[in-house]
Amino acid sequence: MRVFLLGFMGAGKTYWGKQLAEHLQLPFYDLDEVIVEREGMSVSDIFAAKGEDAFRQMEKDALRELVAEQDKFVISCGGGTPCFHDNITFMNEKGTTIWLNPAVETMVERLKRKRGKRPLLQDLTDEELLAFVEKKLMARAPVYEQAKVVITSEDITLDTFDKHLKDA
Ligand SMILES: Nc1ncnc2c1ncn2[C@@H]1O[C@H](COP(=O)(O)OP(=O)(O)OP(=O)(O)O)[C@@H](O)[C@H]1O
Ligand SMILES: O=C(O)C1=C[C@@H](O)[C@@H](O)[C@H](O)C1
Ligand SMILES: [Mg+2]
Repeated sequence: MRVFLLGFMGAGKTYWGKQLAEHLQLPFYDLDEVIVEREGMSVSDIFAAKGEDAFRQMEKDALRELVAEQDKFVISCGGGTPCFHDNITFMNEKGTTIWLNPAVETMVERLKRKRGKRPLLQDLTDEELLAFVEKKLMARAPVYEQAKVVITSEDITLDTFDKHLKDA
């Protein structure tokens, strides 16, 4: 089984991905981390030094390599992963995609911390953050919505994932 966790920055992909992988006894990969390790640079440094297009190419390549090599894993994607290079179609063909979509306010509260790690947010003030997240989420929603499973509730447990995965 291949599981891909999708969603906006701060949705909880990394947080839940680790727990879900352990629960399902599957290898866990955080796509951002895979790229950071390969490149020996932080995501912010990659954006600054090589540009977003280069990062999106690395993301596409890392995703396809992991899928080519393995058929059992949980991958926590980056927030933008499904929205570039038709990665959403690729992931839907190769496994179960889950969109984690908590309330915008919840994500914004989480994103006020550790903003420097997220290049798209690092120059925004707290006041600008909410408007940015709302706008970007609206633009990305048509892609995220293509996920096979959508989890909007915030009150979730590993049981929630089990139930959805059983039906997927
Ligand atoms: N359900 C939750 N309960 C409490 N804290 C949470 C929950 N989900 C996420 N968090 C916390 O919110 C922050 C952001 O979550 P996380 O890093 O998992 O987001 P992400 O979806 O991986 O974002 P990104 O796309 O930027 O990698 C983390 O500090 C995490 O510990
Ligand atoms: O939403 C996005 O476009 C991003 C989310 C992060 O996970 C990183 O992949 C990067 O900061 C870009
Ligand atoms: Mg993450």
